[in-house]
Amino acid sequence: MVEVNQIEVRNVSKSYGKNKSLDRLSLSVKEGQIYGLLGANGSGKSTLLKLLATVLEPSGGDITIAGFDIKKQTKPIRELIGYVPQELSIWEEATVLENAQYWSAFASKKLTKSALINHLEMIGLGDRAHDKVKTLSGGMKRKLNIVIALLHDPEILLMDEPTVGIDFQSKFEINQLIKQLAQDGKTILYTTHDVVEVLFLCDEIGVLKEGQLHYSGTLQKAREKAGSAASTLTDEEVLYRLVNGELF
Ligand SMILES: Nc1ncnc2c1ncn2[C@@H]1O[C@H](COP(=O)(O)OP(=O)(O)OP(=O)(O)O)[C@@H](O)[C@H]1O
Repeated sequence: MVEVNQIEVRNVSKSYGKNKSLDRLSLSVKEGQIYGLLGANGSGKSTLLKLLATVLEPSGGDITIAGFDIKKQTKPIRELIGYVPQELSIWEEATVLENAQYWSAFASKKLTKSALINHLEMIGLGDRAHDKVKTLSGGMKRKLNIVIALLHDPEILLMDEPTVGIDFQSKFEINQLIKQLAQDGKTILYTTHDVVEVLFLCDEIGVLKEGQLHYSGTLQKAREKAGSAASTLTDEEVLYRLVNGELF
């Protein structure tokens, strides 16, 4: 089977004024893959996701998503991607269902009320559909943020710390959902600081360091590259050292 790159980033830079957040970064994510983007605070993860989500424009370099050029073909790209931003993009004073209805209005394919309820049920929010968002827990709000990105059935999911600050049970449910979405053929690029989550979910990882790609590949390949330095380390330790730039 020919492996297709759904996300292709080539030599991409992004500056905010004089501050260079991404510096000639290249990486690719294959179709159906869960790719974990890791790195210290400020290393450029959210900036890269915003570029891919067409929220920001690169200062230089090229990006294609499913073969579409991010500079010239924004419309088809927006239909193909679902973006879960780090900041919650929901309206506290409206109900859960009203939020879903509001966001689904932007999709090219309209969803009925019962289809929206089905989506809410899939993520465990069915019984809260008529409650105001401000009455939900932090974890439930995160789930709503995720389900909103899924309403138009995107092929590619860009998730910026989707499980940050939520309880163990909700995190587990969201991770199961991410795994299921990948099994259904979706390509997922997401950021996290959670080592356990990375080991459970990711096919490949990319480590950013000061806006550059320090490593991209499987954990096994990182082990091989580190050689004897990694031979007695657990997977958690390999990952920890890799992200800290202490493995190689
Ligand atoms: N709107 C902005 N204006 C100016 N600088 C910015 C802006 N957004 C991000 N930056 C800077 O760009 C760099 C990368 O930030 P980014 O948010 O992409 O990092 P991150 O890896 O996602 O961090 P975190 O793990 O804390 O979410 C940082 O130095 C940050 O201060």
